Amino acid sequence: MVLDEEEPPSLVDITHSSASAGANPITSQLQDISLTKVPLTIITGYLGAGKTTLVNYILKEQHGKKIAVILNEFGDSADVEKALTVTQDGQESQEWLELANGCICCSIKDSGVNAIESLMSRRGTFDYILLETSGLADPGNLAPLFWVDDGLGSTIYLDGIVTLVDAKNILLSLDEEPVEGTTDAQHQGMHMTTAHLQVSHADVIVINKCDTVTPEQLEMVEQRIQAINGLAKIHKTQYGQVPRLESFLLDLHAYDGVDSLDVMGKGHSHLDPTISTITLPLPPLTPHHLSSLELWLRSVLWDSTLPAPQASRSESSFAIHRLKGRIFTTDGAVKMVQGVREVFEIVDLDRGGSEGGVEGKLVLIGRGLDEGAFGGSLRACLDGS
Ligand SMILES: Nc1nc2c(ncn2[C@@H]2O[C@H](COP(=O)(O)OP(=O)(O)OP(=O)(O)O)[C@@H](O)[C@H]2O)c(=O)[nH]1
Repeated sequence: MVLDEEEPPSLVDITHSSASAGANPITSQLQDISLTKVPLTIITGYLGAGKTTLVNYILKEQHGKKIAVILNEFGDSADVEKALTVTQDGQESQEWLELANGCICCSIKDSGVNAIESLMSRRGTFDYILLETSGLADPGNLAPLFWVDDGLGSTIYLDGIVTLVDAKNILLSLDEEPVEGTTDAQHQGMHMTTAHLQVSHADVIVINKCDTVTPEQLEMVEQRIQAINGLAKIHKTQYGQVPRLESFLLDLHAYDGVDSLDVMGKGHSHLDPTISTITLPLPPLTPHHLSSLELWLRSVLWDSTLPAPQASRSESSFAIHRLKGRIFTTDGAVKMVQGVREVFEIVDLDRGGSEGGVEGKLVLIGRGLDEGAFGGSLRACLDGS
């Protein structure tokens, strides 16, 4: 194993090799790098799903990237809050390891945002960050830290969330009783588990440990996963060996592009009563429609309230985890909608606009979603504007 917590890797003096560049072209290259945001991929997954195995596999592959890895307990919802305020007093340990393929692996065992700020002080020595969360992490709490433009988001951009699931145990994890005192308990009644949260927020789902199940069991796992998150790309692996890492796991641009909004597994929606994926078609929108759509999203995402005609629907009977959309305007522009929990943005898209046959739509992944009710509410909102 490359990253072994018991046996720390030997130290490499990265500072020296950067400094020795002096005032030459490499210096200006470093300055250029300092202006570029560094992509970050969150790797999450339930206890023992194979996160460390996948990270080690990525580090050993030839992909031409210098990757910094943050391994930590980061991501338990309470910890994120604490991490934003608590200063680290000597808890941080940094170990720099140079790998055969040119990766520079910095493992920071730390439970805070400070770890990432500290890492960023070494900018120029790596060009990609992998953040391996704890098995109990809720990625919906983490994503906005790197996605929004202020704070960490000014130096890092969130490239995507990869969720590992253990083919043998994922169905049990999805069906287990929520545990009191954890994130699960907040969602009691809807039978929400940490596994649901990790699957619903994923851009890519790696069904790992395929050697431990029969083809029939694997099929059931895949259908259940697709019923929850119909947008995520699914890869089935043993020991995390995902092929073509550069396009399947890294450089996904899942938060600054909406290339594919095809929802898979629509016929399986009965398989998971808690979380589902729904698609709402959007006609070309006028400027008035756009304002109405924004109001509709605020009501749905911020207040958990579906605007008329379903206004009688009780508050908080649903929750959106992930939202993606493509909007065409009547004047020919193309926009993208991205959302995680209550955070959302609508931005101009400079690609993907002119392909024939592509329609405007919103895709929502979340708890308690009813496609008919949401579609009716959205149509009524747009018709009224
Ligand atoms: N049979 C089998 N075992 C696997 C596979 N992938 C990983 N393992 C083993 O599963 C165990 C757990 O893997 P890890 O990579 O440590 O899992 P993790 O998600 O990082 O675990 P935590 O950090 O404890 O949550 C290890 O013993 C791995 O060797 C696989 O595809 N098949």
